[in-house]
Amino acid sequence: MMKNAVEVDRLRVVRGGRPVIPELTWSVPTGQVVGLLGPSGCGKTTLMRSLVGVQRVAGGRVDVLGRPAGSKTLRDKVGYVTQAPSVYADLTVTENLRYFASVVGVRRGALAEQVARVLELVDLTARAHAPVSQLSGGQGSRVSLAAALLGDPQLLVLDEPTVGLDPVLRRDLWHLFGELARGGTTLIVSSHVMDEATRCDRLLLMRDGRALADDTLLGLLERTGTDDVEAAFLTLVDDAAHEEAAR
Ligand SMILES: Nc1ncnc2c1ncn2[C@@H]1O[C@H](COP(=O)(O)OP(=O)(O)OP(=O)(O)O)[C@@H](O)[C@H]1O
Repeated sequence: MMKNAVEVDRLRVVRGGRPVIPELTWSVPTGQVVGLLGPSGCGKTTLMRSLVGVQRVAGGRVDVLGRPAGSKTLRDKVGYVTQAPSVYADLTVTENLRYFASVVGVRRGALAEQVARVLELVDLTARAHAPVSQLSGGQGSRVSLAAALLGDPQLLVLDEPTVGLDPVLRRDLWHLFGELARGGTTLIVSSHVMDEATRCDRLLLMRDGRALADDTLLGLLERTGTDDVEAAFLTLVDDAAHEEAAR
């Protein structure tokens, strides 16, 4: 098994004429749930877009599963769920999933079984035949997640997948992410809810396109002498400001 599912080396991204990721080096171990945390606008989505190969980059290298990000051979190995719904509102849940299954190359004979499997995973079996337009926001985003799970991807990149979900569903989804990781899938999950950090094996704390920390939760708390991620984040922001002032 590959040691790192993702290797980012001196990535630079410029958006709207501004360096939103000035220079980021980061790696993600295979089979872990890695949380991408940081305030709104810090560059989480931009980094995720770079991993799946849809972001124009100004410099550096991004390798995913041993291939340059965006390579054709990665298409059915990487699942990406954006913040905006990525399924068709006028089709039913099952119609959407059958369509996306064919896009990622699921065999015709395996379609029904694959669709049933992912519906079960995201707890939407009861709504299998409802048009997506009749679902709640949270249910709609779970259809997008189900679509990303088709074909057994090795890497899942999930942009704020738990936004707008009730606590029970949030807990169940984090449980699912843990299960998938134990099965060897690597998950990169962004959130601006700091308490979701406790669910992750590792964390990348970002601010202004830079890594404030890349560590386990325990390592982070020990290093900052704090007992929750929010306090750790604030300590790191203050430390960075002091360093900047001392320069
Ligand atoms: N299409 C765009 N054109 C120009 N600048 C952009 C564009 N999209 C995002 N940006 C800028 O890039 C920076 C990073 O945005 P990004 O969406 O990656 O942040 P984020 O951490 O994912 O935020 P959020 O948590 O709100 O989704 C922000 O300063 C944003 O203003």
